[in-house]
Amino acid sequence: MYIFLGKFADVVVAPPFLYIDQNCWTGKGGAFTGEISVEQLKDIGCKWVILGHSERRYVIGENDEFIGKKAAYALSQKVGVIACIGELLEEREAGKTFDVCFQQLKAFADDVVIAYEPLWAIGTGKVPTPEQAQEVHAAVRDRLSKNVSAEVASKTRIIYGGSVNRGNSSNLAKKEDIDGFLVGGGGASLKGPEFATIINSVTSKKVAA
Ligand SMILES: O=C(CO)COP(=O)(O)O
Repeated sequence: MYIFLGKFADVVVAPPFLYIDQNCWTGKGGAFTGEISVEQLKDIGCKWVILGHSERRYVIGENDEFIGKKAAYALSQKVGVIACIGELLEEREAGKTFDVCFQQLKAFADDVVIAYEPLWAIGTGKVPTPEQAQEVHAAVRDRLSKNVSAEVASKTRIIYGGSVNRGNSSNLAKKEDIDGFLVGGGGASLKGPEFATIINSVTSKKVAA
């Protein structure tokens, strides 16, 4: 199960495939055995889809073009898109974090929620410092401002994902450009009190703002 928390404490539950998929096909339904169309997601009341997750990119082999088609179609059908971007450890170490994230960002339109998920932090217990995460979030927002508009940049929710837990969510949430979290099903999203603490770290930020 994955759960995303938005700036205004929208809570989106994205359970595994059998219960509601977090993925969708690139266009209107058709003969694509094993895939789930946006129409089918809507049919069961699904309002969001997670696209571009690193597991889809690196395990299944989806590329930016394919992910971009999915995102465009989902948005055209009024299904919200949580668009994942993030670098590999070796890309970070080579100083390519921004390049990778900006490249992945190109696949998405301007009305998505962006989830920055460095691959080295997903399910590993390793978390960027709040400053490291903020640096990428701020760069992504700046990129949106330059390439789309200042208005879009300020209204886009940029959430962080990768080993978020009750111990680190509050310091991450305090950073200006971290608007919420994508919390994995390996741990924190399945533990009620821990999950509530993570939600509260986002809502307290809003109250304090
Ligand atoms: O994106 C995520 C899972 O796919 C984040 O997972 P974790 O919170 O378990 O690191």
